Amino acid sequence: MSRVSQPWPPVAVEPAVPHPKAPVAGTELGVHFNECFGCGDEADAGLHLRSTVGEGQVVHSRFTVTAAHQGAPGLAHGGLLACAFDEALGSAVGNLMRRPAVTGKLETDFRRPVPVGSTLFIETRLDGVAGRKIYVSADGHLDAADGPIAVSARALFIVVAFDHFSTHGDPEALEKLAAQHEKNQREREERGWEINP
Ligand SMILES: CCCCCCCCCCCCCCCC(=O)SCCNC(=O)CCNC(=O)[C@H](O)C(C)(C)COP(=O)(O)OP(=O)(O)OC[C@H]1O[C@@H](n2cnc3c(N)ncnc32)[C@H](O)[C@@H]1OP(=O)(O)O
Repeated sequence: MSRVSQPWPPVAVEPAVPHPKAPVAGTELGVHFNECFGCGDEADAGLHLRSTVGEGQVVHSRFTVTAAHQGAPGLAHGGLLACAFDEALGSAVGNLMRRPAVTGKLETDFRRPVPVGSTLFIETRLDGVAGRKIYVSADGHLDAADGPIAVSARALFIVVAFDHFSTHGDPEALEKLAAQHEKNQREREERGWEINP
């Protein structure tokens, strides 16, 4: 029996066209928020996921499972693996489309156990756009980019206005985030990158 029972994307979509100023293939994507559980340097027990833009509409992410991520002894917790995919998929949407978006729906298929100490190589694709809805999917390969698929995921991200974050989020943390983005921007300028969003 197939694990994916519904067609994907589930609605008619237009091709997802990356923003003209989207980072080019080979670009290492920075941390989008230091306290982010998915990628932040200040989230000690976090996933510390790192991503690089690939060829086409693809982002390659990787994270190493530590003892802090266990469910059963020696094995990654499924919810944490779902978190890694939320981060990887969201990073692909945010960086390639350069539109603020939040996860509306996230589905995961767990195909193989993921042991502590292993690294998951996640390849995310943009699958299409329907109005504010952006469909993305990903496969997580165990211990190598071409390793066996341990987890697959599909998600719907919904484009929101920036005030989604100021209305519902933490204003102090948003200020820190703005400061970090300014710092990133300065560093990119110093490296001669084009930084206009
Ligand atoms: C800018 C530059 C960036 C630079 C680079 C940044 C990098 C950045 C990296 C970030 C990496 C972090 C990645 C983690 C991302 C999170 O984890 S985000 C946190 C988790 N998600 C949330 O908290 C979202 C909570 N939910 C909500 O706020 C609201 O429900 C939503 C999602 C905004 C939607 O509400 P709404 O705006 O009122 O819209 P609504 O009409 O309900 O839905 C819009 C459409 O989506 C459909 N829809 C909504 N939800 C669903 C669903 N669950 N299933 C199916 N359809 C749905 C609706 O049916 C509707 O369809 P249409 O009628 O248009 O056909």
